[in-house]
Amino acid sequence: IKELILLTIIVGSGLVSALPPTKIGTTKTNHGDVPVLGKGRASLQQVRNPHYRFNGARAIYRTYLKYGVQPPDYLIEAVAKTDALNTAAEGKRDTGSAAAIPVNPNYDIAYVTPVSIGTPPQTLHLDFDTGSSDLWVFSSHLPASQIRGQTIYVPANSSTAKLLADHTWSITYGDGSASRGNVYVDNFTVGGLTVENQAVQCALQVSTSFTRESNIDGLVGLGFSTLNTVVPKSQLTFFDNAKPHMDEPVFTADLKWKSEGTYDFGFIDEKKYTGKITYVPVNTSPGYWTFTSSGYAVGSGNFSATSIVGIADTGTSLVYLPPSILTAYYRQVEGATSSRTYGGYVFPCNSKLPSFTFGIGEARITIPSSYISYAPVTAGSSTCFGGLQSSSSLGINIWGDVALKAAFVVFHGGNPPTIGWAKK
Ligand SMILES: CNCc1ccc(Oc2cccnc2)o1
Repeated sequence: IKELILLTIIVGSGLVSALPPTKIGTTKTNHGDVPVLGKGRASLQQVRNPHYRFNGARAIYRTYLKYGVQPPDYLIEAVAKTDALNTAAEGKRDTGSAAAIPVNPNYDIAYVTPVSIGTPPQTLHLDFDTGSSDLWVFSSHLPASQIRGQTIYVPANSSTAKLLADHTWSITYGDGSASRGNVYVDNFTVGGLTVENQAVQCALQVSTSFTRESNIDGLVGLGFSTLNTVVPKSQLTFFDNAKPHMDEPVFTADLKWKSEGTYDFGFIDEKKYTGKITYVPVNTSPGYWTFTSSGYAVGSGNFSATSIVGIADTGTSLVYLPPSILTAYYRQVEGATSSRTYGGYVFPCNSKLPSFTFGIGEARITIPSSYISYAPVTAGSSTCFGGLQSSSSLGINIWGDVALKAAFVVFHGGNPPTIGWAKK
């Protein structure tokens, strides 16, 4: 039996492949063409099985079974232990990739991503927001008057939905919009990556600006879970729940100007950026992806080295920076003024705009001028609203979509978290 065991181990390991035979002809089989070496003879080419995981104990175990010998207990345990070790060594495997679609074809007001919730899956389009940490959806608990075209999540139609009894939530965003409701847990899938028992916060009430956004069915908070508003027990974000199953504890944002980009989870796609990714530290205390930019330049002007503490916020459309930087920028724009009527810097839509560059350590990210001529103040107006605005009334600097779509951004949830920026 010893020799047989040895032979079984060697061949079973898939380490050996038959030498390629001299081919005379081929005959068709359901495994493709098989070379024929004359009447009644055939030669089969072995190929490596990429999924084969060598397990010596299992090879020996199979030999015992092959000869009808009861394998001893120690061998059965050895097989199980080796399999477990192989799985651990292989690392985690979960990754996901999903589209980030502008909600409006003309202006990048926000981006939505298709997700599946529950059993059978209900598909909603949600705004992935690194500036907040609640995952909430338009739901069957909303009054019809507050729904205008949104797709709602109906927990009653999901066999895997479970009410989180006596839990509620209520949130207000920087732009004054708000929502509140109750909480279920259910299966939640983004781009093929599933989290079971994800907290899905169901809206019982939304503010008018959400009702008016008919293409946004809710938000997926990707900030730090410390910001989650569920009481009495706060809930984890999708990212925090998914991280332990991921190859790498990361997600990346590749947002695009007036076109569809992607959010990737668990891996960094080298094809999505050029040059290198520059990582800088993140201060997680505020609960946002807070980092320090190393300065800025207006158009082709000199780079001004100055620390700008701000947050990377995929859920905010524009960039909000200190007034001094805004003055330096808009002084270069013919006819630009800070308008009380429109609540920010406006300029004639045909004005020539400089680009805007910001520093990430020694690296530089340039926002093209086309991203900064954001939108007419009202439909058809010849006065345009700027993509760069003042942060003085917010008390926080925000690198929103106008900046993010100029880069490939890595939100690295390691210990400690960091944020990476690359050109693309
Ligand atoms: C535009 N108001 C409604 C609305 C759509 C998406 C969001 O969410 C936001 C708003 C501001 C900052 N972060 C997330 O609000």
